[in-house]
Amino acid sequence: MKDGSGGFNGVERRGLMFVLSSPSGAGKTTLSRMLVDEAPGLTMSVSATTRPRRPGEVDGRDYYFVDRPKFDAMVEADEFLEWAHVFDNCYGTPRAPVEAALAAGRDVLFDIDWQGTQQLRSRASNDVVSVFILPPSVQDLEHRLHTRAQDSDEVIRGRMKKAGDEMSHFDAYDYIVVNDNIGVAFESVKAILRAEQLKRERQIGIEAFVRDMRRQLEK
Ligand SMILES: Nc1nc2c(ncn2[C@@H]2O[C@H](COP(=O)(O)OP(=O)(O)O)[C@@H](O)[C@H]2O)c(=O)[nH]1
Ligand SMILES: Nc1ncnc2c1ncn2[C@@H]1O[C@H](COP(=O)(O)OP(=O)(O)O)[C@@H](O)[C@H]1O
Repeated sequence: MKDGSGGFNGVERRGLMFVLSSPSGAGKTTLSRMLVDEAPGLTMSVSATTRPRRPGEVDGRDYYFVDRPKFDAMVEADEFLEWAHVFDNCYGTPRAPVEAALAAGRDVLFDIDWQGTQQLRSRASNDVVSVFILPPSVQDLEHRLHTRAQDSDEVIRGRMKKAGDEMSHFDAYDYIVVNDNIGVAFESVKAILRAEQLKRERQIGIEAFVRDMRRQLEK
C-alpha cells in the first residue's frame, strides 16, 4: 500500500478535486472535517474570505481571514483558482496549494458554493467530483443554524432566505446526499470518494501494472 497519497497497491493515481456544497447549515463543514480526519492523504483546500471570523474559527485552518483590499489584491494577482461573492462576502480558493497537491497525486477537498464548483468544472471537468448535501427538512436546516450558534439571528434569517436559491443548483452536481443521520451521510460521502478514486481513468499506473503481471505470467 502506498503512503495514502493517492496510489493503491503500487498503482499511481491522479488526484481529484472533491467538492462538497450545500445550503448554509446543511452539514458540509461537519462532513468535511470528518473526511479529513479519516481519509489518508486528503488535503482540505483552505479558502480566503472577507467574512468575519466566527467564534472558534482559526485563521489558516478554517479560512484565511482577509480584508477586502487584500482579497481584491489576490484577485488582481490571479492567486485564486476560483472566487465568488457569497452572502455579501467574498470567498476564494488559493491556487498554489491545490495545484501542488494534485501534481503529487493527492486528492483535494473543497467546501465551496455552486459558483465556485462551476468555475472548477470549467477548468478541469474530468478531475472534479461534486456532491450536494441537502438537509432532511427546512425545519432541520433552521434548527441546525440556531444550534450551531455561530451566526446572529439576522444572518440566519438571511441564509434561510438564500437556502432555496442555493438548493436550486442541486442539478449541477454529480451526487446528492441528504444529511439526516450524520453517520449515514458520512459513510455515503466516503463511499463516493472511494469509488471515484478507483475509477480506471484515474489510475494512471494501471496499464504498466497489468502489463508487468502479464509478462510474468507469459514466462
Ligand atoms: N466559491 C467559493 N465558495 C466558498 C469558498 N469558501 C466557502 N465558500 C462557500 O461560501 C458559503 C458560506 O460559507 P460560510 O460563511 O463558511 O458559511 P456556512 O455555509 O454556514 O459554513 C458556503 O456555501 C461555502 O461553501 C470558496 O473559496 N469559494
Ligand atoms: N446530520 C446532522 N444532524 C444534526 N445536526 C447536524 C447534522 N449535520 C450537521 N449538524 C450540525 O448542524 C450545524 C451546521 O453544520 P455545518 O457543518 O456547520 O453546516 P454548513 O457547513 O453546511 O453550514 C452544526 O452545528 C452541526 O454540528
